[in-house]
Amino acid sequence: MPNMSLLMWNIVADENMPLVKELFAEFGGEPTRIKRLSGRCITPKNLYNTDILLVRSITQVNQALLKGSPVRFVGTATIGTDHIDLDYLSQQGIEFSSAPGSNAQGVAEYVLTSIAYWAEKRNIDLSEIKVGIIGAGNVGSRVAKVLESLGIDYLLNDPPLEAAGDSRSFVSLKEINQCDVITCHVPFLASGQYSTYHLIDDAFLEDMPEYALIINSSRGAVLDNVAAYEIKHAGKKIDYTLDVWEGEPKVNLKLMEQSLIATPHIAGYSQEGKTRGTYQLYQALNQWHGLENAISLDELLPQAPKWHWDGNLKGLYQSIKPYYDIEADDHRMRQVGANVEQKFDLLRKTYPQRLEFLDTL
Ligand SMILES: NC(=O)C1=CN([C@@H]2O[C@H](COP(=O)(O)OP(=O)(O)OC[C@H]3O[C@@H](n4cnc5c(N)ncnc54)[C@H](O)[C@@H]3O)[C@@H](O)[C@H]2O)C=CC1
Ligand SMILES: O=C(O)C(=O)[C@H](O)COP(=O)(O)O
Repeated sequence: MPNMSLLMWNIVADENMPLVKELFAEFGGEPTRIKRLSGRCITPKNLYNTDILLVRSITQVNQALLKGSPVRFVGTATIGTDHIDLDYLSQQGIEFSSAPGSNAQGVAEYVLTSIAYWAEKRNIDLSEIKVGIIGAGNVGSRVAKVLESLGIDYLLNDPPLEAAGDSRSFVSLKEINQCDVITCHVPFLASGQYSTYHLIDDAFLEDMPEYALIINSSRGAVLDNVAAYEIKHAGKKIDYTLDVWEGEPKVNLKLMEQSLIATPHIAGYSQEGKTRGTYQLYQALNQWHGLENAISLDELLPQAPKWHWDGNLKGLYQSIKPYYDIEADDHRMRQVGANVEQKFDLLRKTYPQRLEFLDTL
């Protein structure tokens, strides 16, 4: 339980998190002090009097950052939590919240658009393909729902959910390996029974059929980036849509050049996804403090024009393009060329407004 006698909360928040002022300028009827910092530059010195720390995926939150600070609440406006030492937070009794599902729709739309683009480029009939979805949580399920609504076939792989008795039908990774499109939606798990480190490795790539597409919008190290480059360099006909990179902000430039679509970790960057991310932290903080939400999510969400599909899979990409131009995202990244490591954060910070176009929520 927080100290209710504390009159003014000190908040440090990532400078790229929207709506922080609107949602956190006042808390429990009292004003707060908010400091905005670049996510990669938050140091222990910045936190000496901080009660609440609000981050995104680029801030490593661990003992090295928090030791000796008064931080009592950590929130990340992201789905992934691999940048947070959850054991340390729990040992220290620090309250924690992430934003599960917040940007799942944005990622699903990124995946659909990638598939549509690939089909147009390679002259592929989408009614004849099978998409293999690895990880059937919030994002993977959303991708499945979108594909189903368009009549595109898919298979699901998720050993943890299967073991837990999820009633959907799952297949092995071996079976996924033979799909025409493989899309990864797993968390980054460095070790353990369900480790996802290099889940897509050289053996997996070797066994895949030619002319397949791999989409990675989960975490960079789920795909062995060196193996991916080498197998294509050696002549295998395979396509990549890559939003995440091993060792970001570093990017394997040769792999970027080979990719059909290359983007700087923006798959989930819809306006709505970012809004939901911050809002979920606001809800969590209110709940922790026993307060009602004074602001509703609906007040903050933009009204976006929705896409109407004519039922023709053949023209899918051209009909999506006015709503989401993934080639423009690819172009922004490619045009910085060899400077991509230096520009990676800037590309993300200055990402143009993107609205969700599918009515599948
Ligand atoms: N590129 C981007 O902008 C974004 C990337 N992400 C990434 O996507 C990941 C997935 O997001 P959600 O679906 O919301 O997470 P989630 O936690 O809802 O689902 C992840 C699923 O992966 C499954 N899984 C775990 N280990 C597995 C393994 N070895 N093989 C197959 N399945 C496994 C889990 O059982 C779970 O069902 C996040 O952890 C994050 O890293 C999420 C949002 C945006
Ligand atoms: O939610 C996640 O997980 C993500 O990967 C985020 O969408 C990444 O965005 P930032 O937190 O790095 O802005």
